Parts: sequence; C-alpha cells; structure tokens
Amino acid sequence: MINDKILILGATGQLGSQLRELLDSQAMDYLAPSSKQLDITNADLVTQYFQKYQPTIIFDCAAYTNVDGAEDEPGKTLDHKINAEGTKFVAQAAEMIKATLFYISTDYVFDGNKITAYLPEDRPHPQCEYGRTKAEGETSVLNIMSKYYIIRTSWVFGQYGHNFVYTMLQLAENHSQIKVVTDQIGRPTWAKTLAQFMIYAWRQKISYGIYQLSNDNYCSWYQFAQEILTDKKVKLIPISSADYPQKAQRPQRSIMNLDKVKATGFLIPTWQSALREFKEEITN
Ligand SMILES: NC(=O)C1=CN([C@@H]2O[C@H](COP(=O)(O)OP(=O)(O)OC[C@H]3O[C@@H](n4cnc5c(N)ncnc54)[C@H](O)[C@@H]3O)[C@@H](O)[C@H]2O)C=CC1
Repeated sequence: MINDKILILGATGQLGSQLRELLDSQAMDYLAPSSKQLDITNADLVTQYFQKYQPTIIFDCAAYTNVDGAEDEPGKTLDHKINAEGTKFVAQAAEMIKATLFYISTDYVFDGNKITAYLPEDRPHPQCEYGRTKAEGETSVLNIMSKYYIIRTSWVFGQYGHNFVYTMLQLAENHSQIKVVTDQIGRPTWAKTLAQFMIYAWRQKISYGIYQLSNDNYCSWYQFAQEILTDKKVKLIPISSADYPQKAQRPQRSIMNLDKVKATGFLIPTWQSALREFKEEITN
C-alpha cells in the first residue's frame, strides 16, 4: 500500500477536490491531471498516460454530471462520451496495467420504484440518460476489470462545486420563500464521507465489488432543505415533482441499502450529523 501510486481522475470536481484535500492532510502523493491534460474520451491518450505513469490505484471521479443537459440528444451527447465511452477507455487501460479502479456511480441507475432499499446486486433500470450512461460505465467496469470498486452514491454535497446545500443557502439570502419538492426521497451524501470511505476501502483492502455509500437515514428534498435552513428565516413551501418539471426523470424513491459498507466496519454518519459538520466547516 505504501508503494501504491495514486491517480485521481476528475480531480477538480466536487468529489475529486475533497479526495485531494484528504490525501493532502495525510501527506500522500498522487497524480491529478486536469481534463485538459487527460481527457478520458481519448482512448489513446488514456492508454499512453497509464502506461507512462503506471498508477496502481485509480480514483475515477470524472463524469458528466449535468443530469438535465444529458437529456438533449440521448446516446450522442458529451455525457455518453464521458460516462459510458470514457469509463470504458479508463477500464481497458487500467486493466492493461493491472491497476485497481474505483468507479463512482449513482442511485440514478435505478428506477426508484422499489419499496425497500436497493441492494448492490439489484439490476440497474435507469429512467434518465445520465443514469443510462452511468449504468453503461458500471457494465464496462464489471466486464473489463479484475480489481475494481464500483461505489454508488447519491445527492452529493461538499465544499467544492455546486450542490443543493449551497443552492438553498444562496436562495435564502435573497428570497423570503423557497419551493422544494417533497415527493422524491433519497439519501444525502457528504463528499467527505464518500472520500473517507474510498481511502478506507483502499487501505483496508476490502473485497472488490459493488458498494453503495451515502450518509445514513433518508429524507425528501424538502426535509433536507428544512435541515439546511434550520437557522434561517426563509419560508419553505412543499411542492410535488409535477409542480417542478425537469427534463430528466429522477427516481421517486432512491434509497440504497448501506449494509455492505457497514459490514466492512466503516462508520457511516447520518446525513443530519454530516450536514451539521459540513455547515460548521464552511462557516469557520
Ligand atoms: N454530484 C452528485 O450529486 C452525484 C455524483 N455522482 C458521481 O460522483 C462522481 C463525482 O461527481 P462530482 O464530483 O459531483 O462531479 P463534478 O461535476 O463536480 O466533477 C466532475 C469532474 O470530471 C471531470 N471531467 C469531465 N469530463 C472529463 C473528461 N472528458 N476527461 C477527464 N475528466 C473529465 C471534470 O473536470 C470534473 O473534475 C461522478 O462519477 C458522478 O457521476 C453520483 C451520484 C450523485
């Protein structure tokens, strides 16, 4: 492990930045090329880079994450190139050098119709283009890689980049009321909890396979907003998804079962305590 050579893809994104922060705090070295330096949609470039630098651990946080933008030209757009083809190129090049790959996936690979929580082995049945391209990425990793972790996550918030928590806090600055959807249920995830689990999985050498990691407990977007704005004067108005049309269909109920991660010994904080800690971090 001490001899591992770490490569982070998508290192400037919300999760990639959090991962860098954690590795920096542990004085760990890593490679972190920008998307300009290493565009994962260029198969030759990916192969050459991997051959040259020979990373042994690849944290792949690179993705096209504009869920509604992905709907514009299904199957042809940038999201397909990055999430489906790009992931395949990364997996092929990683397998050639016998590296271990961490691929981050999403609850949007599920349709959201299951009453009980989704298990890691449940069959993906995505309803939107973003979910379809991420599911294709999963399939490539499963088919190509021998040493891999697919980690599905959901509703990510963190210090770096755009997310629901920042949007709510910003809206509360100059609005007296905010409408928020009540009929979509899921699990928020602090990017720091996810980055900590990725490092834990690598260090503890847990078994390869598919994992699901979000913060514990679940809520609607409305309940999430209530907790985010608990100390603000703004009035929250509950609305249904039908009152807030979006291009991409989101799962109504995308609760993922976390037992497999818990069985590794990793302690998962509730989303409420993660949110509290996150708010303390950004206000200090
Ligand atoms: N943000 C969320 O709520 C959720 C995110 N995820 C997944 O978690 C992972 C991390 O997401 P975030 O950090 O939030 O995304 P982000 O959008 O903040 O970052 C994406 C990163 O990918 C890089 N990238 C984009 N195109 C690239 C290309 N062609 N070549 C190389 N790099 C490229 C970007 O430069 C950026 O650094 C992604 O796989 C995403 O699908 C899963 C569920 C929810």
